[in-house]
Amino acid sequence: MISESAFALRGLVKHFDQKVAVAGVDLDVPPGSFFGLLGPNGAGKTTTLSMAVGLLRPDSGTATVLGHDVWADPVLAKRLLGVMPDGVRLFDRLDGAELLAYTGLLRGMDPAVVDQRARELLDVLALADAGRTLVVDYSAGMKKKIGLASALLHAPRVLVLDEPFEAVDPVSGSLIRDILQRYVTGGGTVIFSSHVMEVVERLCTHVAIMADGRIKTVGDLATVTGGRDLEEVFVEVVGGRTSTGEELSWL
Ligand SMILES: Nc1ncnc2c1ncn2[C@@H]1O[C@H](COP(=O)(O)OP(=O)(O)OP(=O)(O)O)[C@@H](O)[C@H]1O
Repeated sequence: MISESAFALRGLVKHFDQKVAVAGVDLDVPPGSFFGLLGPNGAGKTTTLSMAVGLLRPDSGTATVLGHDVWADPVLAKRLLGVMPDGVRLFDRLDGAELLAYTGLLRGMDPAVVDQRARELLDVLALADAGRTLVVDYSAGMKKKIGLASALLHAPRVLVLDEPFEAVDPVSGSLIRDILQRYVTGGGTVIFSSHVMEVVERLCTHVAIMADGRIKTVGDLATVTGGRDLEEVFVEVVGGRTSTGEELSWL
């Protein structure tokens, strides 16, 4: 039997007024894959991921998580999903431990389990030292990490992370990489957007490159790169630079 996709996106379209943000995305994310979604600024990555996880209603198209439609069967689909959206909107008048406790209880988890997992996550992500500091007062990188902790708390089968490595220091970045790698080794699936080619090249089994609201190329990493640098492939696929270096002479 062919196992079903961790994520299956079919014909996703989203307009904002006249602007076509996502122009028809079909994507299959294999279970157990570490999937990188790349694309230049404004390509439609965040919009696609938001529709995929049920945060933004598509104009048309469907999204399923392990066979469950995100819009028709949201409770089950969301139980399988851990999501760290871009610019995470957290309940930020709580400290880290309170936020995780609140998140766990909202998800209907056993308080003892929440307590134990929250302590472990705060320790592993080096947030325990923040103590009673409110999340609103966290640095950008700390907010990323508490967002990741919230996404992991209920041990989801599929993790969706919007730019998880943005704003985190190298030590935290390497920590997050280790956690995600362990999660995938244990059978989880990760899909994340990123601009950091080196991280994608190091971690991902599969990549997709988006531009202008469409998937331009997709496949396992070796097939997409064909032995070249991912950055080279990326520049070629999205059309590359257009400036000549002669501009801004006044500067
Ligand atoms: N809420 C919104 N209202 C209006 N336009 C939007 C909205 N959200 C996104 N867009 C537009 O949709 C397009 C795709 O945006 P999106 O955030 O999905 O891109 P992205 O690939 O995630 O970019 P980045 O790498 O810069 O984060 C952009 O042109 C953006 O201006």
